[in-house]
Amino acid sequence: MSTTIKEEKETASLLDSTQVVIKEALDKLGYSEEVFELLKEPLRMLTVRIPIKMDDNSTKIFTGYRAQHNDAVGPTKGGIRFHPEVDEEEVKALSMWMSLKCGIVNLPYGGGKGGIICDPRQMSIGELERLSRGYVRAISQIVGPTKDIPAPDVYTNSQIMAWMMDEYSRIREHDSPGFITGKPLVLGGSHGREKATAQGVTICIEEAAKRKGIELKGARIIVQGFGNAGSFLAKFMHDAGAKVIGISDAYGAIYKPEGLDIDYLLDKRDSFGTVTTLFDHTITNQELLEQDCDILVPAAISNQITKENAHLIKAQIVVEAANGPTTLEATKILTERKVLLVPDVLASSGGVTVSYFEWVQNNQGYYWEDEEVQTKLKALLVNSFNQIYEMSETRKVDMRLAAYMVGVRKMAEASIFRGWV
Ligand SMILES: NC(=O)C1=CN([C@@H]2O[C@H](COP(=O)(O)OP(=O)(O)OC[C@H]3O[C@@H](n4cnc5c(N)ncnc54)[C@H](O)[C@@H]3O)[C@@H](O)[C@H]2O)C=CC1
Ligand SMILES: O=C(O)CCC(=O)C(=O)O
Repeated sequence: MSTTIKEEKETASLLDSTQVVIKEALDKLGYSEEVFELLKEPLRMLTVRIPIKMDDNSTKIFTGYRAQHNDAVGPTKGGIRFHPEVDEEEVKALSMWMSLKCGIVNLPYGGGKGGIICDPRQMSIGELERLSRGYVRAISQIVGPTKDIPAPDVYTNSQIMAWMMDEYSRIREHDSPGFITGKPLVLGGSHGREKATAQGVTICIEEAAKRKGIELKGARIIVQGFGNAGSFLAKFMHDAGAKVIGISDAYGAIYKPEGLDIDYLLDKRDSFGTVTTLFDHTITNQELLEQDCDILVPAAISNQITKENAHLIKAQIVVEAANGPTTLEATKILTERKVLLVPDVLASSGGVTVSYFEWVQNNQGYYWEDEEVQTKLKALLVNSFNQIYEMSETRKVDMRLAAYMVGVRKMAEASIFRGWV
């Protein structure tokens, strides 16, 4: 695919730009146009309307989605986000990225993703529970331990997974821990799932730092987002001797070149990953991204590094903990500037990897120690990083395209063997 198409796509939706890179990856690997036609959109997309009784006795109708990209390899898998800006296109793109992540780490899954348009920060616990249960009732026909297995994502957590698992188990009239992952430990959750995404990002940072000859001890790190992915990551980096000099949340950012007190911030943040509201002197999220640092980790939302600010990024390494934080045009600019960009479909695959471990443990009814989870996660991610880095070097393509080439192969082969194309 020509550079011109990429350039035209700067303002494109997440779905359009995902299709551009999938097409490019399939072309490079020699797959036919039919394979692209099959993989360019999810196989299934369900839109549901969920009536919920609110605390003031009114009824509010929420819109939710579940996308299932491709189930040639196995059941689909992916998180559910509760966010006011969720939309159909985003959920579709997110399900496609899940397929790529599962391909990259070689998990026996295709990709799925769900979302509900809502703002959980404005809802009571009771309203959130009713919404979580209502969503499961609405999508129950197309999900299940051997069909499509949800998990947490933005503004959802282990409590929400617990309500969803309970609702699904009631519908099916038997306990179904394998229906959903990211559950509390006492309900069949796995050791290590809560910190898994950040653990995966940490492994990618370690590998990228080696390639760039950067010593992690003393390296200056900026993390955008202080939720599940961002806050654990800041802690891991801090404990590894790196200097976390900036963090942010939805309301702003704090930056301190001498290094932030991460333990204090962790203690003060709320359950939605908000902490900057406690500070008088904040900067914007956009300003934070442009500060001088060695390693930058966007760990919040999509479309944060664009052609407008990619020239201003000072970091030598950008590791995408969030899904879709860098546009295609910005990817090109960073790559030309020799910034090592570790793409989302690799960097954030630690979460789904430990979710897979959780599902395996639920299926066998035998539970592993944390150490076993850590060892297995590290082995898989180091191997995936190496494969993608090597693909990028040998095929002379950027790390995102290399990751798509590695991630799409198994799904394409499985679809062909099944006779779908
Ligand atoms: N939780 C998981 O297991 C995984 C999460 N991810 C991705 O990581 C990213 C963060 O997810 P989580 O940490 O789980 O979510 P979370 O809900 O725990 O935290 C989200 C963080 O982003 C901040 N945020 C929200 N809107 C923002 C905005 N407009 N500008 C700046 N910051 C904003 C919030 O204040 C919060 O600090 C998302 O892109 C998600 O898809 C990827 C793989 C797995
Ligand atoms: O843990 C999972 O199954 C999915 C995590 C997820 O939604 C993601 O990687 O974006």
